[in-house]
Amino acid sequence: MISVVNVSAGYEGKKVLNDLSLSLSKGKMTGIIGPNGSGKTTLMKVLNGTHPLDKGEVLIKGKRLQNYTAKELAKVMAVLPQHAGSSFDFTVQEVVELGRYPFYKGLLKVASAHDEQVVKEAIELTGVQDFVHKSINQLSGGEQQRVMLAKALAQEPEILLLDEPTNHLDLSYQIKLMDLLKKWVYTRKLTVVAILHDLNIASLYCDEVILLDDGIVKANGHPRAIMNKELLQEVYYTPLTRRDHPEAPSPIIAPVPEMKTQEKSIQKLELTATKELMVFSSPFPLKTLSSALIGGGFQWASTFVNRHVDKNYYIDDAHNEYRNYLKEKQFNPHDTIGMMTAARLGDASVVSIQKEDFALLIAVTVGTGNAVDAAQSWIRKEEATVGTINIWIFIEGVLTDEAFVQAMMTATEAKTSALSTYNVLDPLSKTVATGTSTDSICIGSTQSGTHMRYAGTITPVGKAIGKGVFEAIGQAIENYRKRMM
Ligand SMILES: Nc1ncnc2c1ncn2[C@@H]1O[C@H](COP(=O)(O)OP(=O)(O)OP(=O)(O)O)[C@@H](O)[C@H]1O
Repeated sequence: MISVVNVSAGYEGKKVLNDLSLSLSKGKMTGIIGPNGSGKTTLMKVLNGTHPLDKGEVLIKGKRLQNYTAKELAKVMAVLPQHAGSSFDFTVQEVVELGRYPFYKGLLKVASAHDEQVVKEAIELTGVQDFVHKSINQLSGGEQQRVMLAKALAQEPEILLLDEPTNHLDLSYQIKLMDLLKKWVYTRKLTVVAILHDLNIASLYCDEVILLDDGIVKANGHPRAIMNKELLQEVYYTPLTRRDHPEAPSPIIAPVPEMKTQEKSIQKLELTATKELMVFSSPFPLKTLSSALIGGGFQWASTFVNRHVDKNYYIDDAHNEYRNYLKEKQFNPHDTIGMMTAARLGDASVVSIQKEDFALLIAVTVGTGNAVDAAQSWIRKEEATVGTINIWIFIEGVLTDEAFVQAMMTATEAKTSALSTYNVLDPLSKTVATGTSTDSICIGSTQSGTHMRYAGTITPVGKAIGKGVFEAIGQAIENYRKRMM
């Protein structure tokens, strides 16, 4: 659709684009990203023919850009500039109608019924119908942006060039705009080229991303390839981290702020316990990976709640019930990891391990009435009940994501070994239990101090977790058995 062939362009005495070649496909959304001054706007101007080339050529649908008349080009290409607004006092309706002007026929240039319909649609799609009679200069930056988009859409272009289209828009309109463009890309085979500063918008919406750096194409391709931490850090000179979006198969790039290297000791964790609640409170958030009902997955949290419930506790929406419970107890559910258990909290066991370069605090509550051998659980029909082993492991150290997962595995293996040693049986299969059907584990790390790349059973932290979990579970089982005697 668009070919840029060996283009060099710049300003008096300054070369900006340097022998740049690109090919932009029809029916795709392409994002142009890059740091300030990398040449994005200059490239955009080159693509819409408003900036002269020093060398090379731009082809639109196979025809050289300079061979298009202004009217011909307006029928193919619409441009949404960075700065909306107008030096004339046009109404919104008039501005949108201007987008249709190249299509007006006859000497008097009158709008056809189709032209009017297209203008109406563009106004509705961009949600500017409430101020059609207002002057464009009386609107906010975001409203002006939407009017200019309506004008561009009214052109019914095959190619839409956008310079930072989400710049003035609030979150809701950013998403509406990008969703609308994406829909047009798919349904009308519109070709969209957009300069985007927001890497995450580019990642979520673009089929292809072009990364410009100092007037050259540093990289181009699918966002999953371009949203690469090392590549972006090299261009933006900023520490970044990459995660996958939790709902979409797109990477999310987050800047990593300069953090105070404050000593964070797990000795600062405070334990308060009643019959109903066992709570660890931390003066700073810990990075956690857990299977807990509240705050499961990766999350930062500073409150860790193990809640005792009756063994007959059964609620359809336990997650919601628990969130409300936390709020009632003045805990912030967004800052809390919450588990529940029917086991007596009084039987809990806490093990503290201090090594030369790291420390652990492990707390467990054990209820084995609902013990299950994982290899035999298929013979069961009934719903899960709440006899549960809850394991809390707090680590003073810096864990990688894989170390978090390995710490979970190590803790699970140590739990299984403890159940075997203490001969806890699955009451149905009569084989040795490997856990219960509702067990939870939370690994919480201070993310300060010693770096721990791995936490498998043979690493220093893995050895400490294995030993600590085994001992803590054993102790909790003994506490329970002693009480029952
Ligand atoms: N009219 C101009 N005259 C002289 N130099 C210019 C002009 N416009 C831009 N430049 C220079 O050209 C270089 C590229 O500018 P351009 O606007 O294309 O970058 P950009 O990637 O769009 O930047 P930003 O992210 O800040 O919008 C910059 O160094 C800029 O100072």
